[in-house]
Amino acid sequence: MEWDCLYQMQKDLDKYIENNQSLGGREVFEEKCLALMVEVGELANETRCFKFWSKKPRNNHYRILEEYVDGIHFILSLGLEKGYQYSSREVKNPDRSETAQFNKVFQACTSFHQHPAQEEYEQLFASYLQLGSVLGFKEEEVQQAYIKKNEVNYVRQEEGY
Ligand SMILES: O=c1ccn([C@H]2C[C@H](O)[C@@H](COP(=O)(O)OP(=O)(O)OP(=O)(O)O)O2)c(=O)[nH]1
Repeated sequence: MEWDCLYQMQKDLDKYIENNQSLGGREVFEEKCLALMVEVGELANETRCFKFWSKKPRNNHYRILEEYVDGIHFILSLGLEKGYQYSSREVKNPDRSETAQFNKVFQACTSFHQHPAQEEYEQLFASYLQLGSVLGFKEEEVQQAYIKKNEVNYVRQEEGY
């Protein structure tokens, strides 16, 4: 997957949002860390993987993918905030349950929040890609879904969202 291209798209979107919301260079690292964790929670809710008390089925593949790429947006954006860029490498399916992998991602989010260094960033990104693999997403469809949501984010800003 071409992460370089996605970082550039994210940079443009972040700048557009910053201007549109008149942030004036305001520091939003804390907000983006929380936003990422909220997105991961929303994603877990769509899969319902942890709801051992319920028989209601999970949402469909595409709805879950849409939610997944919101997290990709915030992870790219956090990398741009701190000047880190994840470079492509092979992602191995971790052979963990969805629930176990969600917990790994949350752990990686809090580690990065507490110590926002390159190594923690790489681990955060890798754990999120592994989550994608556990959820059954192919790299190509993640990229396509990212591009689609990136466009939607511009439209939402234009609509005064
Ligand atoms: O600086 C930013 C801020 C936001 N986003 C993107 C990430 C994500 O794709 C979207 C926010 O998520 P969502 O669309 O779920 O927004 P929401 O406000 O949580 O939506 P809703 O009110 O529909 O739940 O905006 C960025 O890329 N950069």
